[in-house]
Amino acid sequence: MSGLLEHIRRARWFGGKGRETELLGVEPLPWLTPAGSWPAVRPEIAEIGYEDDTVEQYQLLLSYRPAGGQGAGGDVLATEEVPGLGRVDVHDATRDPEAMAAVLRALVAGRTVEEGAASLRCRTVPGHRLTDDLAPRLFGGEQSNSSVMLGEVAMIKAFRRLEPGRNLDIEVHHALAGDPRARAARLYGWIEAEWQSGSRHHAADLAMVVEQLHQARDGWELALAACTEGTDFTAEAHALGVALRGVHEALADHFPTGEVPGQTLGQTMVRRLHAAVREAGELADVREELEALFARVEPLRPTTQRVHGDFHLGQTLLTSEGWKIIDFEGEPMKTMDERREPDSRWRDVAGLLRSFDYAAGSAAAAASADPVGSAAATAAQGWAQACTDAFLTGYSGDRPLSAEDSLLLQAYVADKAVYEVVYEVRNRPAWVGIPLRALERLVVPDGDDQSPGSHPAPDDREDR
Ligand SMILES: Nc1ncnc2c1ncn2[C@@H]1O[C@H](COP(=O)(O)OP(=O)(O)O)[C@@H](O)[C@H]1O
Ligand SMILES: O=P(O)(O)O[C@H]1O[C@H](CO)[C@@H](O[C@H]2O[C@H](CO)[C@@H](O)[C@H](O)[C@H]2O)[C@H](O)[C@H]1O
Repeated sequence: MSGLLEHIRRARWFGGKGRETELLGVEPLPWLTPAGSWPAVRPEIAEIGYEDDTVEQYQLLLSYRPAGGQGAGGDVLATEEVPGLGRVDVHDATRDPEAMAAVLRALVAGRTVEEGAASLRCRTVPGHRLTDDLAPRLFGGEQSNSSVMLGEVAMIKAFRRLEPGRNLDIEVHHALAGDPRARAARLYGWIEAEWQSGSRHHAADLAMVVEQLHQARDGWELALAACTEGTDFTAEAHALGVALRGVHEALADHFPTGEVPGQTLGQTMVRRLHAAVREAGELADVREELEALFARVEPLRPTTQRVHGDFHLGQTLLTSEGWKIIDFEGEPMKTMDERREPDSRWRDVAGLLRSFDYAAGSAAAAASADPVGSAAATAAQGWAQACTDAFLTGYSGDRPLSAEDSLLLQAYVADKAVYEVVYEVRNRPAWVGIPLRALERLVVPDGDDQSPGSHPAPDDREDR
């Protein structure tokens, strides 16, 4: 088990980094592969316990090969005796193309396996384009989950941190299928499971298969390169604003809409801030100003709907058919109930504005050791402001934002940056300065420019 815990702790997709963790147990699910075939592949559920007694479940999609297989299957996570298999090396199946080919065969066959209280069901949707012969291609861009390309046709994403019930990404892709405004990949299938651990019964989705988007260039990489080179990105930013508007309209038509009392919203943001300050002490310097900002949304009554929830440039792909949007799972650090909750559209708009600022912060950091005062930083901030303006123009159809919308947007930008500080402390400490500096800019005293995404000149900042 210690090899598996190390594997989990090191993985990019593990959300519990920086916390005391214990591997409470590993629950094997039924085999996805027929008896006697190699590699043998099955999902296993690792229960991770934290010092505050919370427990998270992570999927390990594992492949088993006879021990001493000389490198086949990628890194060996452990070597052990498994009933029915003998002495075997254990691998991460998402790093083992032959194992993923076996998963694909199970999907195409619509394999269903039941063993006692545990079951696995592979589902496909009518019109899917999956065939046994698609060659799995390991995909390096691992983030919260693990993705593998299937030929030129599809992509399978194995979910890592499991949540009970229907996975949000599957739910949204399913609902938006065929809606031209959605700009999402078509859903081809998924794998769902049920199992028992102790006296508790669990049901969760383990993987999703979607259409592979072609000539897909990652929005974050495009924007970062443009900012680094000082290339104009406003046409792309404008088009992305138009695209997000369409996605929001489609989501509003396919999921319930409503309203949230401003008081609830403001208090939720304050609660998130207080939890974040406990984890990232650096936030204490801006706490009071942020509390005041969140209090200002209390008199409002924002409309709500299903939103993307964690919208940033890394969730956008520029394809031959324009912008496409991926990963509708919401913020990985929120609970499933929080993520399913209708929210204001401004959450997504704010997410993208933060992303332009991240591109500027990242480009400036690469160009100069001084992330604030250098010419590179000033140029990068000018680039981000131009993108912000173009994106907002595209999103709003060239209409100026009302005072209420501007305030909401500002609060969501702050809320997102607070979230990012915690995300970076846990995952990429060297990046934490980017959201922290954004928050410092945001809370400048009255009279200074506080509009979302605005970047005061470095001289102004030194005056404070
Ligand atoms: N349908 C798709 N076609 C091609 N590439 C995709 C597709 N969906 C996602 N990707 C690529 O996979 C990467 C990870 O996808 P994402 O859904 O963001 O995963 P995660 O849940 O791990 O954050 C993206 O950055 C993108 O480059
Ligand atoms: O894509 P995920 O759902 O895993 O999102 C998480 O990781 C993101 C980083 O990959 C993180 O995004 C932050 O960094 C981005 C640059 O790498 C930047 O474009 C985003 O604006 C910024 O929020 C995201 O917050 C986190 O949930």
